[in-house]
Amino acid sequence: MRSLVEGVEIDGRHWIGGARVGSAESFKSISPIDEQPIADVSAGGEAEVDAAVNAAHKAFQTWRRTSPAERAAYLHKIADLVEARVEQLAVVETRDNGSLLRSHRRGVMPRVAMNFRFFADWLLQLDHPDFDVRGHRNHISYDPSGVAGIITPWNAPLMLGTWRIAPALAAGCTVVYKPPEWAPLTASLLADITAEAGLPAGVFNVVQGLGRNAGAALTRHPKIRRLSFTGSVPTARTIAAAAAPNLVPLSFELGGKSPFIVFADSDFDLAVSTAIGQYDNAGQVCLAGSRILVEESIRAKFQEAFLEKAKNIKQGDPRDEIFDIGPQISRPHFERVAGFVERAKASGLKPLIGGGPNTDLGGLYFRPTLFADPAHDAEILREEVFGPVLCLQSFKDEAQAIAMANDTEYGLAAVVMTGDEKRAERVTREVNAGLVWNNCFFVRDLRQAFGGNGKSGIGREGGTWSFDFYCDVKNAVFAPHGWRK
Ligand SMILES: NC(=O)C1=CN([C@@H]2O[C@H](COP(=O)(O)OP(=O)(O)OC[C@H]3O[C@@H](n4cnc5c(N)ncnc54)[C@H](O)[C@@H]3O)[C@@H](O)[C@H]2O)C=CC1
Ligand SMILES: O=C(O)/C=C/C=C(\O)C(=O)O
Repeated sequence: MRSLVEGVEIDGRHWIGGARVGSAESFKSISPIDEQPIADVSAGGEAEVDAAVNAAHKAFQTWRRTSPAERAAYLHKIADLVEARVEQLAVVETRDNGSLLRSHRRGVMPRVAMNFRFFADWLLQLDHPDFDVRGHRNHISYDPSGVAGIITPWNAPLMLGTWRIAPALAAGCTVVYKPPEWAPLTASLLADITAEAGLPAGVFNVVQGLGRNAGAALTRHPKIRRLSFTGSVPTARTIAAAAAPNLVPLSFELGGKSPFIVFADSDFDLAVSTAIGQYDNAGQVCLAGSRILVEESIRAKFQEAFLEKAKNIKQGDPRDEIFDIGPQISRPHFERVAGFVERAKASGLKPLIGGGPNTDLGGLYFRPTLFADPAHDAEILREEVFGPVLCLQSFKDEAQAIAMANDTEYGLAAVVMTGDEKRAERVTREVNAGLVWNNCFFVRDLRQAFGGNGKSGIGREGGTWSFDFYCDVKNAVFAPHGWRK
């Protein structure tokens, strides 16, 4: 089952116990660029997941005893190989998920390498100094917990996958990874890379397939000790229920409907251009500030400037570096986005810009869309669209801005644009979000705590938070030599 994608050979079979393994069933990966099938991929289920978890479980017995320095060396080797193959990974990812090639080349694939490097280095300085407890030595260790099941989505497939895989491996867990079925190909290349890096068989496994088959089997497997999921809220609920009988700790990074708050005292041009950035990746970004809240006194001016800039967003083939945004990931997702927009229009809302497919381009290209002043309970204002669709509202003062920002069941991110540092601090304190960016967006570092509140997730990742999740933290007390009660 080999396919050539943009000149790169892809083996679409699973990667289990250090070998390629096929399945009776397969599926096609369809490129969002032209809706053409580009590769055949094995569709695993219960049996393949069981084989992968057993391989991972066996490998765990050795991997858990591998020294942190050795584990770190493997991760650095993987990072080296990712860096050497940035171009290959970038072209395959763009063909497979339709995100911009220029972003994959310059930002996303280097970040994939960074995911491995960062957690390798963090592992080596992970330390809780011993302390004295009434003459006894207290020692805290980060013990690897076992096999981690990792399931991630398609909007940044390799970056989001490795953001979970790298810390799990660093922590001494072995991994069974279920990539997204709408963009499964770079996971296969990652398996090749781990093999080339000499990672022992069974430490990293990939089971390709549909969420309801391979994904579901992974979440209920009794030998899984950690489940890490990035994706939508409905799937998270299903996974939590499947994991419950085994009492498996969960880490969830889910959706958002984040506020983008613009105060009249902000740097106006910066506010407008940062707001336009919320259409990046054709709106398929969990962190997107999709509710733009603007102070009444500058609303008209902001709206005019925003629309002017939005008109100039260049949409087209993501392989061409001149374009700013590409297509939606798949036909079902495109229809889902269109459904939100059609229902909003049917309710009486008129889009200020966009409002439908890009008919010049056809296919899966959906125009950047802005709705103004939806009703408080409007679906378009409350539900995550995960497409290039933003809502614009205004507020009269800081208290109302905060109330509107927090009027959501999500709590992933918030953007605050203001020229007043004290206000930035006040609003940051009050806003219900795991990540707050003041006068900026997506300023990212892997030492940060990353995750959401409410329906946006469970837990935090980054730095030691990742190790807290993947490890069984052990506290040990050592009595002094010859101690008698
Ligand atoms: N907070 C964060 O860091 C991020 C969150 N997301 C969220 O992801 C969502 C978009 O991704 P989608 O792929 O549409 O989400 P999804 O929930 O449909 O799928 C995500 C993954 O779950 C798998 N899956 C589906 N059903 C399953 C089941 N019953 N059991 C186990 N696995 C199953 C899929 O195969 C896929 O690999 C959005 O809600 C977005 O906000 C996306 C990126 C980052
Ligand atoms: O930086 C991260 O770890 C995650 C970022 C998530 C996105 O960029 C996304 O969902 O698009």
